[in-house]
Amino acid sequence: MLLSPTPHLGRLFSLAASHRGSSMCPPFLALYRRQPCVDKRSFGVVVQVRSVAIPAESVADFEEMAASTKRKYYMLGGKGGVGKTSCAASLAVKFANNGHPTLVVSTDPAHSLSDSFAQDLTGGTLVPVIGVDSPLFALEINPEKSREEFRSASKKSGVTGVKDFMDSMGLGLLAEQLGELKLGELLDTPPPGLDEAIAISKVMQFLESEDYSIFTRIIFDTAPTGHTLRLLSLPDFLDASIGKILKLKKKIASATSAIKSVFGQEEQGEGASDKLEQLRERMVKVRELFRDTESTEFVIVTIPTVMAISESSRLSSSLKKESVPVKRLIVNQVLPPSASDCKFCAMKRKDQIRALEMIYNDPELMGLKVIQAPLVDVEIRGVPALRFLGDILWK
Ligand SMILES: Nc1ncnc2c1ncn2[C@@H]1O[C@H](COP(=O)(O)OP(=O)(O)OP(=O)(O)O)[C@@H](O)[C@H]1O
Repeated sequence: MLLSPTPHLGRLFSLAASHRGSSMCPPFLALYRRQPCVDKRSFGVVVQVRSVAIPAESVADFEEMAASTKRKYYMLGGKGGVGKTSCAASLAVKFANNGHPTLVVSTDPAHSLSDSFAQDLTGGTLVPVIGVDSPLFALEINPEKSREEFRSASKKSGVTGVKDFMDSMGLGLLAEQLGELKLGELLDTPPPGLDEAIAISKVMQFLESEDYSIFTRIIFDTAPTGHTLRLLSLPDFLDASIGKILKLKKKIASATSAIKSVFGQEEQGEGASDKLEQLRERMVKVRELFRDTESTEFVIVTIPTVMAISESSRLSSSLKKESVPVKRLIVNQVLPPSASDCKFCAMKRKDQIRALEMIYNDPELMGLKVIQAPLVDVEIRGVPALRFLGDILWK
């Protein structure tokens, strides 16, 4: 069942109607009709770019993105405030309206899924989104709350408290594995990267748990660049760290067994090491998932400013180094075409053209499929507005 247009969307439509025919900074709806989805081929219609465009490798259109029933993961990331959540939510709505049970997950500590859908999706559990054709659920991973709970749980009852808490977050197996190692003291202080570890444990759940098996599309609304890069490199880091711990454990084990043999005590089994090996294998699985071109795609979202595009270039380069598949670059909030700009808009447009030119001259970005989304005159909120944005972005 689809929601009827909200009063908010009604305002968008009436604004569009009232501005039609005006030559000054026309509102977005009219412009969408005149200049719908803008990709590299039609890019020159909006802004004149001097450089020669290098053709992007063939990138799946939405029909292909929706074609397979095999599960697919999409991660949307970029600089803070560029529109990651709006783009991620619009993709989730589009998949759900095309028959895919979809899950949209926010790993950004400053969640805005609830704001974007204009529904309360808080609580850190799966919450259904109302107003779409197929099941669409949202999950806001709440690292701040988790960290607090982590601290108080560990203070209250040591390892057991931590274990209970981790169980409740679906991190039971991890807790068990760590518990075996008697790392309770370490767990008292939330380690750096806990937010990312929580997000990764969720990815493991998606891979392994029956509860999530219905979802054929999983969209990640990721945190700003630095956080996301840590998230993507964490499985590698953990893999390496676990390797080191295992080596250290073996050394300690041989030292302890020497002491124990002196005092005539029995030698302990290798249970903990086995579990660590298991954890390592699971990390490898997550790492492989992030790099699997068949099932995963990272979409960079940016805006036409020099700062945002420079950051996107660095992000693209880091993703390539991590071998994470990236094919598309969404340039959001591009000034729509106008017959006659006001002074402010003319300046802004010039600035945006300069920034947009950078994309086609940037070795890290020039091979990506560029999708432009216009700057609209009101906030994009609620399912109908997201559906509207989705129809522009995902074609
Ligand atoms: N094309 C657009 N035109 C107008 N407003 C937009 C557009 N895209 C996004 N916005 C607005 O910009 C604001 C920020 O968008 P959004 O929350 O999607 O960005 P974000 O990158 O996820 O931000 P954060 O990094 O803070 O999570 C929101 O108010 C959203 O409605």
